[in-house]
Amino acid sequence: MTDSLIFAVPKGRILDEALPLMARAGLTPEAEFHDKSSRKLQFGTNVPGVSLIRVRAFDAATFVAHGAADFGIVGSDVVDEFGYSALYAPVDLKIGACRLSVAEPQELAATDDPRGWSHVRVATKYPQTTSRHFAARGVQAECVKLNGAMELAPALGLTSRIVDLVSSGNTLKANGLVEVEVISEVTSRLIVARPAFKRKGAVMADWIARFREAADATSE
Ligand SMILES: Nc1ncnc2c1ncn2[C@@H]1O[C@H](COP(=O)(O)OP(=O)(O)OP(=O)(O)O)[C@@H](O)[C@H]1O
Ligand SMILES: O=P(O)(O)OC[C@H]1O[C@H](OP(=O)(O)OP(=O)(O)O)[C@H](O)[C@@H]1O
Repeated sequence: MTDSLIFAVPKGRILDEALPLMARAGLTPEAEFHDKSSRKLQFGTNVPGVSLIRVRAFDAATFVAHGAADFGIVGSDVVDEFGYSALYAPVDLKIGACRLSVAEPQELAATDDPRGWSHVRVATKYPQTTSRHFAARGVQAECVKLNGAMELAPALGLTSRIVDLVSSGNTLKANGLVEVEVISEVTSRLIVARPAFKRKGAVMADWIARFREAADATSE
């Protein structure tokens, strides 16, 4: 008999890379998942008893951490920010590569030395990770929480610096900002709810193995 399982995927930019990886792991959503006009949020898959929910990246972690979904995909940025002990992130899927960095206006960076900071005020979607990072080197961080478009904050006088995800660097460049410090390298992870792992150990172990193989095959 197949256990009933719910898989949480983020609807943002990871999805394009996640879907082929999921397919290699043997999990394909029903056709309606791709229908942009559909208002459904939970979808069937090719595997009987396994359904998909499509939610925001941070919410995927929340659903899994509370056992409302059994497993899912999120960036390591999200795993680190939540720091949920209930989340188990056993597989680096090697997709969604980017980094979490501190950035500031080009003019400020010309004379600034991050090693001399004792206090910083930053706009970020990642206040926990940011505070932890700066506290570890004795810098007090005052975080202003934003949910997007952090790059606007310095030009509009909200904060002089930001902490945000960077990959090509195009967004920073287009807004006159430069990266001055990398906090962490980010890739997407398979996440599993520890309670689900305890209750549905055999079937979860099988999915973890399938995703590990799919990730290894992708990176070869
Ligand atoms: N520039 C990028 N390059 C590669 N991966 C990224 C990049 N930006 C974000 N990611 C990864 O994709 C994940 C989702 O990012 P995205 O901004 O698409 O979130 P989202 O689901 O739209 O979230 P929300 O709707 O809550 O803003 C991030 O947590 C990160 O792991
Ligand atoms: O270095 P780049 O390649 O320019 O990528 C960086 C951008 O990507 C992410 O935003 P996203 O486009 O996902 O939109 P968001 O601001 O809505 O999160 C991130 O927040 C940066 O703004």
